[in-house]
Amino acid sequence: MPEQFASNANAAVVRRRPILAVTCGEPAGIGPEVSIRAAWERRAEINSVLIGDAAFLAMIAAEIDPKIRLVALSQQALRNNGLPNFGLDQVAVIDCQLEAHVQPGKLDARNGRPVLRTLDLAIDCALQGIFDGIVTAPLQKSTINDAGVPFTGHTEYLAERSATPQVVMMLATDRTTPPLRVALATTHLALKDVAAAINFDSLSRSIDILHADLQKKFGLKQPRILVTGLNPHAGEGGYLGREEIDIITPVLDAAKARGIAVSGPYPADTLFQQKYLAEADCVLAMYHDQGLPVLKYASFGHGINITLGLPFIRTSVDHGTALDLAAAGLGHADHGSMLAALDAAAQMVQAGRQGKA
Ligand SMILES: NC(=O)C1=CN([C@@H]2O[C@H](COP(=O)(O)OP(=O)(O)OC[C@H]3O[C@@H](n4cnc5c(N)ncnc54)[C@H](O)[C@@H]3O)[C@@H](O)[C@H]2O)C=CC1
Ligand SMILES: NCC(=O)COP(=O)(O)O
Repeated sequence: MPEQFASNANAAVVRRRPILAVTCGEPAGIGPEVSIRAAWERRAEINSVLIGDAAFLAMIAAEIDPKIRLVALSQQALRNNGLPNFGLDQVAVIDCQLEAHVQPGKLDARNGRPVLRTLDLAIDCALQGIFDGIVTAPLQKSTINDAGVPFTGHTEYLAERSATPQVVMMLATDRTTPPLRVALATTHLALKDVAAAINFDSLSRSIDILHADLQKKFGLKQPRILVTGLNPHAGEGGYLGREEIDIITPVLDAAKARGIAVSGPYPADTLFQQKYLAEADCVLAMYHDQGLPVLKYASFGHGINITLGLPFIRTSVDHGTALDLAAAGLGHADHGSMLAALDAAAQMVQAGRQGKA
């Protein structure tokens, strides 16, 4: 094929690729490495824009593979003109400089605020439509707090920064048959505060958000949602807690009346069996450590985390900063979850485009 036709064909491919911001997370953890590896591996399908300290990322990229081409893009240029037509063989980087030198595996609170700035930039640009979605590498929640910013997680921060009153955290894997999806009625909350956070309105909104996003983002016409109880044995008829009787059952009855295919409350310890999951699209668990161990046991390193209810697409990995692996040097972390997070965000972008077409 003559050169000019080949490059025109490439330009068309580049324009169609989803543009995803990839925030590289805690610099002392495995976030930068898994972000670079995954963005590079998917460079033919996705316009990834890495957001992090450009010099630091360039150093890691060179160590991973000297063939990796990271191309700097200024924040101003991005905000003014969007993403230029980068070729098929490079990955864009936007520089958000760190404040302290990075020692892999060692946290430094001086880098807490710079990490948050990567998120701020990604959120602002996603809200402006410059990015089709955001994919986040793990950050160290405690470091942000040590930097003097109260912070419980990306999920809550994204909601607050985008003025979204309520969102739902959902982790998912397609490594099981059928795919396993576990959503949470509460997010990062101390266990002692969970029961008080579950009320008629908040649980009803969680179900509505889950139902709507399973339709919109996953193409499920009538998603089937199984809901756990809060207490052991779903409250044992009220003898082990009354939340199932006083709150969860009335919420489910009202949701059914709105046409949502929801059932429960089921005892969480026995719900995760194939005979129940085979008939469901998602489980809604009441709190973080009730639902996520099952998902992570089934797929750790390949699952994804999705924030439902936001005005933009956001996916993330199913793991944390793995400081132990970062301290051991490059090449120890599995970047499968980051690949899955990129792929899932790209699929949601395409689903959204088809929905609008
Ligand atoms: N989306 C996010 O930003 C998330 C952040 N975190 C944060 O990460 C920090 C550390 O959390 P931990 O509970 O220690 O969980 P962790 O996931 O960082 O580590 C748990 C274990 O899994 C291993 N591991 C983690 N990711 C791996 C990978 N990609 N490949 C191979 N092995 C891997 C680690 O070496 C460690 O043994 C905390 O500050 C937590 O808040 C945790 C989960 C999600
Ligand atoms: N265990 C999942 C988790 O902690 C996700 O946190 P984040 O994406 O809200 O930062």
